[in-house]
Amino acid sequence: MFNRERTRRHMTDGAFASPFPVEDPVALAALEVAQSGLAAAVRALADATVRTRVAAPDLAAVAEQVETLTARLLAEAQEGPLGLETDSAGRLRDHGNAMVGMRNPIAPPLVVTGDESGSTSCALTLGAGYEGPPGYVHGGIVAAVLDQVLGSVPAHLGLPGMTAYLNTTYRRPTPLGAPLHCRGWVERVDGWKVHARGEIRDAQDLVTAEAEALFVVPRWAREHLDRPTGDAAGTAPGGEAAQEPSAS
Ligand SMILES: CCCCCCCCCCCCCCCC(=O)SCCNC(=O)CCNC(=O)[C@H](O)C(C)(C)COP(=O)(O)OP(=O)(O)OC[C@H]1O[C@@H](n2cnc3c(N)ncnc32)[C@H](O)[C@@H]1OP(=O)(O)O
Repeated sequence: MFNRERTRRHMTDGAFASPFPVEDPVALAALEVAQSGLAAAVRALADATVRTRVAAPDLAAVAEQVETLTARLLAEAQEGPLGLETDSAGRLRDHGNAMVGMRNPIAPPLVVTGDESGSTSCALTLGAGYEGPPGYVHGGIVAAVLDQVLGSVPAHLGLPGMTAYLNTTYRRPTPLGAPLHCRGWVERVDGWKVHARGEIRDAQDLVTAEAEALFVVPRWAREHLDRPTGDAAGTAPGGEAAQEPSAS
């Protein structure tokens, strides 16, 4: 089902080639533009909802309008979560993902890029809707960002795994409304297990949070993937020694 050679063509986003053909890629691409446009608009609505200072009658009027729009969308909707879908470029996508899902207004959305060495990276700014301590990002959101960016490390190695653990250390508060940069890198590959590390830095290049994590390809998914070629001695599948990227 998943083929690492085919996947390499799209390695910057870590997505796997889909085994399912797309009937009409042009129509699907147009639908995707509309879907991501709606998610962006609702994301902006959520941000405005947190920050608005308009009077109560206006709030009530807007709530009524939003309820009408919700009913319009639910006129044709699927029951459960989206799971994996094939996109117009023929790649498997998790459009409902809470961190990267292009159809999900809850997602920031993160745009994570990476390469076959297992290094991943993402620039982001989190707004008022992600607040924890006053003026700073909620610790659970910080962990979710690290989970996603570090979780993309095994995906870029062709070994998409689930988080077995994510140990997060909060060095200093992560500011809201300011540019942040999150990076992940492979520390060690041990068969179907990928050990990864990563960090978030603020605009002053100070580390606000760091994490080490283990991602495991679930047993039920292994038959669909190439056998891992890494070993337990700190070697990535590509054969290169795993290293922390230099700070920049
Ligand atoms: C697919 C296409 C995608 C396309 C799109 C691409 C983009 C892709 C980006 C993805 C980015 C996602 C980033 C968010 C990722 C989540 O949020 S995942 C959600 C949170 N995590 C979970 O829900 C996981 C829940 N846990 C489980 O499902 C299972 O425990 C696991 C982790 C899959 C392992 O279960 P299992 O497959 O039955 O394997 P099991 O035999 O228990 O363990 C295998 C090995 O791992 C070790 N292990 C397991 N757990 C632990 C642990 N906690 N500590 C230490 N060792 C452990 C075992 O000791 C064993 O070691 P060995 O004996 O082989 O040496």
